[in-house]
Amino acid sequence: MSFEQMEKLKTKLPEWLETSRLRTGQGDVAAYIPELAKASRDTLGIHIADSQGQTVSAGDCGVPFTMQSISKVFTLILALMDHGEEAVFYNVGKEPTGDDFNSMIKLELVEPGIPFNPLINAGAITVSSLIAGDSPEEKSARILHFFRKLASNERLDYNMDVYHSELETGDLNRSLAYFLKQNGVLKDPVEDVLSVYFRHCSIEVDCSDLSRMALVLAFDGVDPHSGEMLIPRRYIQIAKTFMVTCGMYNASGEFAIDVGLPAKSGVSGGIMALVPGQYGIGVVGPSLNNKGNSIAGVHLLERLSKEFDWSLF
Ligand SMILES: NC(=O)CC[C@H](N)C(=O)O
Repeated sequence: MSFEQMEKLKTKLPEWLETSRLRTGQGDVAAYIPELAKASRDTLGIHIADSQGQTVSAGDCGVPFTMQSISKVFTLILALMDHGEEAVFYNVGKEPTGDDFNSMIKLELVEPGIPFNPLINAGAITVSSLIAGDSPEEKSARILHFFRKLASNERLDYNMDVYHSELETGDLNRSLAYFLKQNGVLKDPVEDVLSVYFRHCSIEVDCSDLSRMALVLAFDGVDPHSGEMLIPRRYIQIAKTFMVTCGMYNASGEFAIDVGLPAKSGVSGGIMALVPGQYGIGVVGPSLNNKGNSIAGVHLLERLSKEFDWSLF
């Protein structure tokens, strides 16, 4: 972080965050997973990390939340590391859908019935089934181990209340999975695949964990703090491209225009974003807009991007 940028962030970030927090009343907390409805609508926090270990944070950055769809970026990377590009993209496509993240309409309409991309639910469920391991337990353990390494936090764990809440109410995801099984995309039993998927969605983090994971993406797969290469550069390239084209659901185009950074959001209100070669950013703001993204979180990232001219485009 340059000295001037750091100084400006330290003095201005709390004020910018409070301005964005005024937006929370215009959105709503996700309630289709009952446990997520317990989150406070006015929560807003951010944590920014750089390669030298400097950090800036503001607001409710210590509030824990589950990764939900943000986890899909890293399970995709793990599946690519397990099997390579060709095998993964035999089962899942590379295109945005223009539909909701849990929609199944294109699975029926478009041949050959594989999910459009790995960041919609159908795609991420397929990716979960591709994680190497002899049992759902082994697959989940490998995912958790990988996430802990990326976050440099051995204490990362599942929020079992959220996991059970989704397991009990996730019938739309269950329908998607049965459809995929019928199409021959899923090979394993549906409940086994879903247990892996729901588990990685329920991994609990805070903004600082998310910023550390994003930092590895920002530095092309190398953890800049340890110097360790954790992910091959090609897979980072693939993940970042999906983040730009599909990371913010059907608002990805708008986000690319207004913010211009690779990012991924989740229904718990988390957003992971990165400034390539510079910063990893973690945001939490459970009040969602009508596209399913954190309403205040997007507002804050837009402000930051404009203040520091961070857009890639
Ligand atoms: N958009 C999301 O964050 C969705 C993830 C959530 N676990 C689901 O499957 O519905």
